Amino acid sequence: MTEIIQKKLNDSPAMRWTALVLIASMMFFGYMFVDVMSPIQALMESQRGWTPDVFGTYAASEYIVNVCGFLIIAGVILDKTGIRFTGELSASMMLIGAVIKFIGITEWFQTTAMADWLNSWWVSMPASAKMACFGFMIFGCGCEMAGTTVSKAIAKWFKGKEMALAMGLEMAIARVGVFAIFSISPIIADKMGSVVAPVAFCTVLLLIGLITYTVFTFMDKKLDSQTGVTAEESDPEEEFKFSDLGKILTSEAFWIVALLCVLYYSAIFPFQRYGANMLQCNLDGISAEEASNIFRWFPIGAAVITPFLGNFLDRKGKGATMLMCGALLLICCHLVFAFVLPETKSAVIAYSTIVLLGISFALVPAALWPSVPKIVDEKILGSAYCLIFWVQNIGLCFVPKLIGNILTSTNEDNPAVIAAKEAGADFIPYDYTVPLIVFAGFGVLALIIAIYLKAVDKKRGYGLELPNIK
Ligand SMILES: NCCCC[C@H](NC(=O)[C@@H](N)CCCCN)C(=O)O
Repeated sequence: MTEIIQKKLNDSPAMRWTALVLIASMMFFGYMFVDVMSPIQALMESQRGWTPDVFGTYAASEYIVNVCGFLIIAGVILDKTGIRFTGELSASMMLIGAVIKFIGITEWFQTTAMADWLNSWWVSMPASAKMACFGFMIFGCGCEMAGTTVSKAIAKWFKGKEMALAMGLEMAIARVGVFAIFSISPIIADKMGSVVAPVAFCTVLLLIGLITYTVFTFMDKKLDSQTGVTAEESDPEEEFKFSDLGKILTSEAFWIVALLCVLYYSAIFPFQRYGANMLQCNLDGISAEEASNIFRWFPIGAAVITPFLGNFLDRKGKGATMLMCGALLLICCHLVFAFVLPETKSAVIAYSTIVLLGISFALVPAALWPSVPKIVDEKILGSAYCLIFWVQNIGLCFVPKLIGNILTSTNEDNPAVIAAKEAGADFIPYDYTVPLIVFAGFGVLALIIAIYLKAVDKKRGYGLELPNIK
């Protein structure tokens, strides 16, 4: 008798990598939108009156609804309804949020009665900023929900295969998106003579992201039909229950990973906002543009290295060790920025530390996200990812403000800063030592947790040090 073994869609490398490209495109466009305004802050100030303080509020608005609990709901939605519905919902929320933000900053909107009303209260925030914040809140909910959906989708399509490589590639593609938008946003704004054009451009890209994810949902439906997963056939035992949330929140491994995540990322994403300025303050006579050019190597370096580390993790394992090395590198880099760079003012040290920080930013994400399916059940994976993002978003929302306050208060008596402010200079030579020590402190705590995670893994046998490919 001949046995017919039906190949599933994700058994075909071409199919599963096509699925990855479709999923990753949505995140690529999402990450582009997140940073579309970052390189045109000066233009936003001159064209729409957004002061640095307004920018700070705008940046925090991305996370605020998530921190207030949206991500917990998102996890339940993801585990209850699956990756197809949640992905479509998140892509649509990103698009709707982007459209609101686009409308809010248009010339036309500033002339409306609604803008007059928005300008009549909390007057330090222009109407355009209030609308942009509202849009960015909706976008932020969609983007974070999409981030977790994508992780769950990759875990489903690449389980027992190149899972870490696929997750690494997805993150690498997203980082290239950040690099790309930092380069093209000012060009588009300059060519079109308006800050609205780059936002419009990225909004259209988000629509394309929604389309690519829709194509993926057809592939995923086909995969489910091959594996016999249909709504009618699903086993009630395997279904997500609300009590599962309690199981996650009382799991020690979950808290170790969540704390490691918030501490590590709090020393990365908030630092990214100050990095270029920190370099300009520590290297004599370089312009803001030159400093940005050095700093740009940080995400792009991480993008290049992450897939290689993902591949290493798939074949050789050593995930927990990678987390420890990444945290250790992070500490060294922030300490070099704090103590060595101001003394030497050496561009070579600046470049090499940026590259090392890029390696750290590749090591930790490449090992962290593929570890989650090893410590939690597949049916609660979506909630676990969302709860980790929730804890992480609390850090991402408040740490930039904390660092901003520390920077201001530790420079109150700095003569160079006082003189520059009195002279009305464009460039204020801040001393970044204390904020950098705080970032290094986050790294120290992350390192301690990573060491503890390795010990727990050894005791409980989660397999974090084992390869993914079976
Ligand atoms: N499938 C994505 C895995 C997470 C990647 C991770 N992103 C995050 O942690 C986001 N919650 C925060 C992104 C903030 C961007 N402004 C990453 O390493 O990018």
